[in-house]
Amino acid sequence: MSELLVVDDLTVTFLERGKPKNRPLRGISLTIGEGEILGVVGETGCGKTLTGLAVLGLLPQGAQPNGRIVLDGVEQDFTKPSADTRGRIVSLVFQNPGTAFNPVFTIGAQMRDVIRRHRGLRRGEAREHILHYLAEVGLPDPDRVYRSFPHELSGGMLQRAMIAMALLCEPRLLVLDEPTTALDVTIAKQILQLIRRLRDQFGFGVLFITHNLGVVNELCDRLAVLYAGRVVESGPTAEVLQDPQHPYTRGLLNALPSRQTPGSPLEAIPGAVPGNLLAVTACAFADRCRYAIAACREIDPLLEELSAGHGVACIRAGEI
Ligand SMILES: Nc1ncnc2c1ncn2[C@@H]1O[C@H](COP(=O)(O)OP(=O)(O)OP(=O)(O)O)[C@@H](O)[C@H]1O
Repeated sequence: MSELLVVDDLTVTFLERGKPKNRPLRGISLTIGEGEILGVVGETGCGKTLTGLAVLGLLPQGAQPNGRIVLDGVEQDFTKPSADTRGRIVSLVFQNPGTAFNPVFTIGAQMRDVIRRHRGLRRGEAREHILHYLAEVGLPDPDRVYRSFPHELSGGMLQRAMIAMALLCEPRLLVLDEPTTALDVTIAKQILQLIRRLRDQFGFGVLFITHNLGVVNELCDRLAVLYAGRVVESGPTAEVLQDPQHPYTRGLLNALPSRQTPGSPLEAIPGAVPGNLLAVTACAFADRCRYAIAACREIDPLLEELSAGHGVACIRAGEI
């Protein structure tokens, strides 16, 4: 499988008056192959969204990236993020479809804007193209959706329209940031099935951002577990979930309600993520880790392959 996306040792530092204030990404490395769905999972603030934004060249002001991002063989220039790359190679779907669309324009007008900007199609051609994709995402009456304002559609329909908008320029990679979090369970399941069907049909790769391991299990070919701005474990989904090697991955899995004994208190990972990651020089998980030894407070472990395609950033991996 050839690599569609390579993120290599990506750091993001926020500056204040020219001085580093925080470093929420501390050397993220991951890859996505053609047609592959990679789940990026971790608790709030671990850097999932920033990773997605960096891939899209959409980091917020004050963010200073370092490292390499290679999209479809092309090294991205952090100093000149290309709007053409977004949309043509990579496209984004947000968490909350209700706020992602502009409430004062019809769905059709907003989608036309995207397609005309990137493809230069005329109005009639653009309309045909849009109706085609609205049908592809399973919307029963594409013509009505095209003429609707966002408030006239349900959350599930809006998320389908959002996915159709992301597909308009036929991207090679989709970045989906918690696309089912705002939806009820049944609709969320339908959206996951839709993503898988479209991936099978069009062959794009997917960077799927979520905090939900159940969703990862259902959808993703591989997963990358983030903790404090670094990938601490990555590999094939079934392998990592059945035989997690990083203590943090084990903690996340043990905290799942489905793994708890009914009536007993929920198991949680003790402690909290370090607030400012600039000062981290050892394992960022050591203070919360039941397996930590003295060396864990001195060494900042990098992701190393434990078996083919299964990487772990823990000096005790393989022995615990
Ligand atoms: N504009 C910003 N300015 C300063 N720091 C920021 C900014 N955006 C993000 N951060 C920092 O980066 C960290 C990671 O943010 P990110 O949004 O990637 O987390 P996340 O894993 O996606 O969390 P969530 O699941 O809550 O969306 C945050 O905890 C915050 O400290």
